[in-house]
This record gives sequence, C-alpha cells and structure tokens, in this order.
Amino acid sequence: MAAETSTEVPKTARQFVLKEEVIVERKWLKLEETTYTDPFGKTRTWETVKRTGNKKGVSADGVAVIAVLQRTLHYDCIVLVKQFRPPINSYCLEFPAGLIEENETAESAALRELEEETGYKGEVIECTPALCLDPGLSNSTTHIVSVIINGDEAENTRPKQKLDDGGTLCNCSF
Ligand SMILES: Nc1nc(=O)[nH]c2c1ncn2[C@H]1C[C@H](O)[C@@H](COP(=O)(O)OP(=O)(O)O)O1
Repeated sequence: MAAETSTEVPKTARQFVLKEEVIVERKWLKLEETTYTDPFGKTRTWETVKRTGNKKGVSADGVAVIAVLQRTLHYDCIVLVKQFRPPINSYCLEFPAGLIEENETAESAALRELEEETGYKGEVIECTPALCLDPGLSNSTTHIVSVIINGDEAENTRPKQKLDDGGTLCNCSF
C-alpha cells in the first residue's frame, strides 16, 4: 500500500532576526549578513543592504513626490524627472525624490526636493506612512507624498531647478 502523503500544514514558528553582522560599510551604504529563523525554527542568513548613518528625528529614509501640476486651460500633468542612475547605467523617469534631512518632516522634505529638482513650489495633500519598497533587498523606507502645484501662480510659471554638484536632472510633465 502506498504511503499516505500528509496534507496537513506544518505548525510554523514565529520568525525573528538573531544577529546582524556588517560585511562591508562605505559612505552611503552597508552590506550586512542577517541571521534569522525560518518558519520551522531553523537558523538561516540573508544578505541585507542598509543606508549608513542614524539620522535623528526622521520618520523614514526618503520621500518620493507625486506632484500634480494644475494650470487653467491645460490638462493636469504629473511631474517626473529624468535622471542618470549609476546602478543601472541608464536614465530613469522618476518621481522627484530624495533623502530626508535630520529633524525634517516628510512633508518639508517633499516640498524641498520638489523645488530643488523641478523648481516648482507645491502644497502637500497627503503623505503615506513610511513604506519599505524593496524589503527583500533593504530596510530602506520612503514616504510617498502627494502634492498639488498651482501652475497659474507667478512662482510656478518659469520654474528653475536648484541642483547641487553632480545634479543632472531634466523635468518632464505627463
Ligand atoms: N547609494 C548611494 N550611493 C552614492 O554614492 N551616493 C548616494 C547614494 N544615495 C544617496 N547618495 C548621495 C547622492 C546625493 O549627493 C546625496 C543626497 O541624496 P538624495 O537626497 O537622494 O539626492 P538629492 O536629489 O541630491 O537630494 O546622497
């Protein structure tokens, strides 16, 4: 008689991290080996990327800004930036984004980054909780901030980027 295969779901254990060991650390990022327990209580390891530095008074690492440009007699547009991204050796069309500075709110960071990268001054409508967008790779977190830009305002009719060294961004509205 053939052996019966069990269809019972095994009782799984609560999982947790046991140890975090830095493998290599540079100015912006570090690679860690994370030791954790699997659902059966067995010890396993994971390769984890983290941002370096412990910024005080920040609710997430960064912000991404969904900015809607509103102008009379125009369709509403989403403002994107085109940026060269070294990790993929290519250009990306992205939401304006950046890291939150020490003791800065997500909302202030969003308006600052939007103005630096596009020249537009906006108003925050909504802000998500801190989201981990790639948790299989990194613990890095981001707030997605919705912003309205009044394109009829004088300050928004000829927006000028305010980029620091190394910045090579282009604006695109869709
Ligand atoms: N992973 C990174 N590697 C780098 O070599 N440099 C990095 C990384 N992440 C951030 N940075 C640098 C690049 C900028 O000079 C600063 C600020 O970043 P961010 O806020 O994302 O960009 P801005 O749009 O310039 O504000 O950190």
